[in-house]
Amino acid sequence: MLGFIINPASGYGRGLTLWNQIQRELRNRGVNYAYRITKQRGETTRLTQDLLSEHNIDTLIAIGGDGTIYEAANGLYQSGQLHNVRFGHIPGGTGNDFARSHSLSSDPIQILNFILNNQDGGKLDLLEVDGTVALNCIGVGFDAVVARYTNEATYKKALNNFKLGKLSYFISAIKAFATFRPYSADIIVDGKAYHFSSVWMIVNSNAPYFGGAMKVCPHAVSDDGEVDVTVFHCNNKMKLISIFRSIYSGTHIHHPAVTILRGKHIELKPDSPQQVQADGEALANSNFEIRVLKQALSIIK
Ligand SMILES: Nc1ncnc2c1ncn2[C@@H]1O[C@H](COP(=O)(O)OP(=O)(O)OP(=O)(O)O)[C@@H](O)[C@H]1O
Repeated sequence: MLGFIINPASGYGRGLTLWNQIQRELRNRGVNYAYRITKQRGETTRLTQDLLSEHNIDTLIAIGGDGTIYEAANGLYQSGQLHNVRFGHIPGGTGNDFARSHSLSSDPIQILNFILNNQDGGKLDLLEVDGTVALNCIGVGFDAVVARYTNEATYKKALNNFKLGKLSYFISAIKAFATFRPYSADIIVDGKAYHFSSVWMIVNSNAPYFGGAMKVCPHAVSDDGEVDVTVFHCNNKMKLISIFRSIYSGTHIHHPAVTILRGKHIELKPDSPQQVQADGEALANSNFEIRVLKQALSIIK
């Protein structure tokens, strides 16, 4: 049976609009389905677990943004059903970086058709950290501050009304830029230790995009069993501005203040507590290990 988990508030109401459209289509076609609609922040993981335990779900579809798929994938992971449930996504968020990285259709009915036709989208790695999993990325430092500002921002709502929601990440970045203090960190990649000072952010990527269309890690591959670690280390703010400007095109990776490491097992040890984001949602602990769960998630696209 199909199971839907819907964040009606994603994209400031786009999630609900999409669900109404999908539900009409399911009824017209006589498709059997179960669903849960979230009522507040932070309950998607639990509702996904409820949905999976109460129904015989073989395909789980998350309607919402990157935060919704992160929480839904964690519900699936924590229910222990990763191996027998396929995962679909109808993008209805603001940034929709997962959809961009995986070239998902922007037409919800086309995605529904893929789902009903059992289209195989292959398997994706997941990044396991502290008992949770991320699909896109785990970032430490500046990007996590930007994510927090954006999640809490009133300007995100205003910009969404004009279909300019992605700009909210840019505004948050300017705000964070004024106050953020760089840190030092040890990074251990598959047992090999590296030390960086003047670190702005460490982005552990499973896919190219984050932060609303920033191509932070252009060469990240989602099914290779490895995570790409992009370290931004720079003690000159003016230089950093020019690096950040080139993130949208992905050309920042050629700058000497950007180092990319790659491996299966990453340990991060910042010298001071830092904010951390997983797929744009806040994580509590900034001193952690990431393990790649190779090709753990079957997706439809
Ligand atoms: N009913 C709800 N009301 C308010 N917030 C909710 C509700 N359901 C889920 N949330 C929270 O909304 C947050 C953001 O959701 P999501 O990321 O899907 O949308 P978005 O922020 O518009 O898109 P994106 O992350 O792609 O920019 C998540 O932290 C989630 O917990």
